[in-house]
Amino acid sequence: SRFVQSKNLTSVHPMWQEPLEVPGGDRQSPIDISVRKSVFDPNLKPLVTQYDPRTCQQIWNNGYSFLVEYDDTTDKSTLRGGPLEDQFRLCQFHFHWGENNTWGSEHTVDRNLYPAELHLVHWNADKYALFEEAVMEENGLAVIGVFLKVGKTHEGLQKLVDALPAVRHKGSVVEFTKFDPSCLLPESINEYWTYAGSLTTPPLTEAVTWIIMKQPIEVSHNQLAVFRSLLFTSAEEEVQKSMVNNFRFQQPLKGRTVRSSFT
Ligand SMILES: CCCSc1c(F)c(F)c(S(=O)(=O)NC)c(F)c1F
Ligand SMILES: [Zn+2]
Repeated sequence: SRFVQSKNLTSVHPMWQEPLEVPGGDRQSPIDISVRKSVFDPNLKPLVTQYDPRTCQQIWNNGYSFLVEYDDTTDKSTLRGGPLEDQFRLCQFHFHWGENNTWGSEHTVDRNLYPAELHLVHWNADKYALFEEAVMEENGLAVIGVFLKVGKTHEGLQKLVDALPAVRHKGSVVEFTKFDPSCLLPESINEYWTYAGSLTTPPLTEAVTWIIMKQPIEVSHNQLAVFRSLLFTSAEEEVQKSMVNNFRFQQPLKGRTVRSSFT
């Protein structure tokens, strides 16, 4: 797929020639979260994450982002509570980021952009046997989104940053173990927005219950610079393209309500 690297946000193109409208696309992601239009829901429960660092397996550059992949064949790393009726298993986490610190996140809050956004992808293991099944179902996935802002070095992230040069090219994989992703969550995980949405990369299926953390985490400028040293292209391709602006354009809300767990 063709990438178009451009110099300003208005013409920044997503990294694939995405369909303008997804068939039946009335719950597409990402969106802008309007704080004043979100509705406080007192029935939202506390989020419960139980992540076992021993389930962390590898990092893979899939040509869109780098995925830190977990063993999801048992219920060792799970998410439940919040807006969720079922128990979900962590299968991977990845990030979306920009070519500079001005933009890069997929969701925005009152149109405010962050330089990057973390996605922890979980699938509904109470209802489905495999991720591949769940990704096609409307209650199949739960993704925790965490905004990144530039500030002090994130000590927990540094172990991941140090491994990234080993997966510089599309298609590369490196072993990566004993990483506890809860170090990437903000202190207050019970202040979040939640809405019904979709994947933001193909197959763009409307399978995601989004849980977006209100509090960002801080990472250093240098840590983000290492994200930008990755490549969209494989080692064989003659023209190397830096992996930046791997976010999707914002999508119409189409009457959806964004709920908040806090007032
Ligand atoms: C068949 C997908 C492979 S796993 C995956 C992914 F790689 C990804 F990038 C996103 S995203 O849409 O970009 N962010 C939530 C997902 F939702 C995913 F489930
Ligand atoms: Zn994502």
